[in-house]
Amino acid sequence: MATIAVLGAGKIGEALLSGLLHAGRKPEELLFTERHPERSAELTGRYGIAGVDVSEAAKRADVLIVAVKPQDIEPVLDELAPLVGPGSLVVSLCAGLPTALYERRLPEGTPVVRVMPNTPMLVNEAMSAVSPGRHATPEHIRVVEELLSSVGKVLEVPESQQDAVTALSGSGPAYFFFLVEAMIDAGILLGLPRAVAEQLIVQSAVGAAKMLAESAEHPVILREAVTSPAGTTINAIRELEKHGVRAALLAAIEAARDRSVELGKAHEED
Ligand SMILES: NC(=O)C1=CN([C@@H]2O[C@H](COP(=O)(O)OP(=O)(O)OC[C@H]3O[C@@H](n4cnc5c(N)ncnc54)[C@H](O)[C@@H]3O)[C@@H](O)[C@H]2O)C=CC1
Ligand SMILES: O=C(O)[C@@H]1CCC=N1
Repeated sequence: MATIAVLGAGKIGEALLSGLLHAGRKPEELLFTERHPERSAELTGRYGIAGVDVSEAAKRADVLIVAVKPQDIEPVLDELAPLVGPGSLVVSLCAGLPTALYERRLPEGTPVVRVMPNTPMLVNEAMSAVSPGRHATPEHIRVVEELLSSVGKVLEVPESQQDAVTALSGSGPAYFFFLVEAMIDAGILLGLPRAVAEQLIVQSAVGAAKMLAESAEHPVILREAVTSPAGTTINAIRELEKHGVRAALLAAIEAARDRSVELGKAHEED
């Protein structure tokens, strides 16, 4: 089985490593690089995966997955440039960074695949979107899709859609956590104990997510089924509409898309 190295084992890097272990990969098939030694020791202790330097990662791994913050990409590209080439496979998980940036900075012909995953990788429920760069072949995409499908669902999209994907599914879990947090607060407002409010809302979220994923029904139909004439739900919906929650979500997701575009532009002059 292919050896995978994650370059930058922070939140998403760890989610990927942990998801791959859950999916049955062995610690020996995985590597990571990490600039903070304490973080490196913590991960090796927790998962039994070796922390290495970039040159060892490039030597031993078939797939190099870049998972540093977009703002930290420059030194990683400098380190990778002498170590990779047309026989390598570089995968970027970085929000906003186009494959063209990697292609400009790495040796001619280096295959690059851009991916936007999300943290539910930790529980094998990731949504990942993949886009090939100029030198990535269908076989490279197959390898990346196989890797990611072991930790969730995978979709191929044109790279021009990746900023929108980042705003939707990359950041998406945060929006749901935010809503759940607010709904738990509402339970507190109504006088429920916090633990009770948490259980009620988290299980409602799990149930609603399962219905969305498993029933063929549109979300509007599912919502209508909860909304009885002159009942309780319609009173709540009226307040949500009055407070512009739908418009707020449209504006929020558009702002996230714009930030993804901006993160990519920061490296245009390289
Ligand atoms: N957190 C999330 O939900 C998602 C994050 N992403 C992308 O994943 C990337 C990482 O995000 P997070 O994990 O949230 O950030 P993070 O800050 O938690 O992780 C980045 C890790 O990279 C390490 N690092 C930085 N420079 C390094 C270098 N030169 N060599 C080795 N290690 C280095 C840092 O010490 C840190 O542990 C970002 O580009 C982000 O856009 C993509 C999808 C979802
Ligand atoms: O907030 C961020 O920039 C990253 C990318 C998508 C989710 N988290």
